[in-house]
Amino acid sequence: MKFSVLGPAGTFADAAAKAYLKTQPLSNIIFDYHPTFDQVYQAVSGENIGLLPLENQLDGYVSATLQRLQSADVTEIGEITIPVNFGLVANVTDLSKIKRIYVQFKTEGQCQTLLTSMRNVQIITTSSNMISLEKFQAGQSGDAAIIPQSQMTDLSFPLMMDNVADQDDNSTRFIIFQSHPADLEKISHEHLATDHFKAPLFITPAFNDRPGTLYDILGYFAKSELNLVTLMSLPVKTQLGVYSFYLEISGTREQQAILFTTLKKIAAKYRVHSLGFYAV
Ligand SMILES: O=C(O)C(=O)C[C@]1(C(=O)O)C=C[C@@H](O)C=C1
Repeated sequence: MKFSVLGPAGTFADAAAKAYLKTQPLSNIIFDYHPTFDQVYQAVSGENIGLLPLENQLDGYVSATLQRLQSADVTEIGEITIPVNFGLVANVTDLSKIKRIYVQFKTEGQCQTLLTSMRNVQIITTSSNMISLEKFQAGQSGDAAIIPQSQMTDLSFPLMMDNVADQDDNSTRFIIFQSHPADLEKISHEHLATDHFKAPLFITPAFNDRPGTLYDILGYFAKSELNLVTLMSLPVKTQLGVYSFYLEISGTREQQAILFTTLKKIAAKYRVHSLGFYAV
């Protein structure tokens, strides 16, 4: 089975995929690395699996992933959260001599204290932390990069700073998915042998400028005593000011049936785009 992740090897996505495999009995895994998350998404087909970042403790939701999930025919099969920290490498001896720094797009929001303390530095955004390292290694004098802290031990450069994230306590949650749609009717007949599940989904009201629309949607979960753990709104893009809601519902083994009864009731009134349900 192919496991598509952000590469090259050594990214947090790679570490997350390996951490996920420790929790799951999947065998014959072949890692399939891609330079962007978009290419990771495109690479997953059939029974193969892929991994995308969903949320970071310091920088919040990964908008590109949510936008992708909004219209994607995918089924999430699990999630994994790993600790995340960064190191700085530079080929000059002093921070003030850095002219250009390579930083992955989501990393930038997690290392604001360092980045805003640097004056007259050009920030070059990359798609992967290991690509930041590669670009730095192929670069010129005055270059620097922010890279996964785990890579620091094997490297030697004139300037190296450990733990440069805005706080040491930091983590990123990733989702693991397959490329077939999560059909609500079909998955409602499945039963997960787990004490706790999570169900991610999008709900899109036909008109959301009516008073009480969100209150109405949330009421279904409140009445069923299903725990809402995430609520985000995303533009539907066809019209300014129209949004769909991304929700994650969690529940216990006994609540699996009530989840589907509730979602079917909601689907009679609103557009429900299920992304599956999985054990947590
Ligand atoms: O570039 C990497 O190492 C990644 O795995 C990507 C990614 C992300 O996009 O969220 C993963 C974890 C960190 O939050 C920073 C970057």
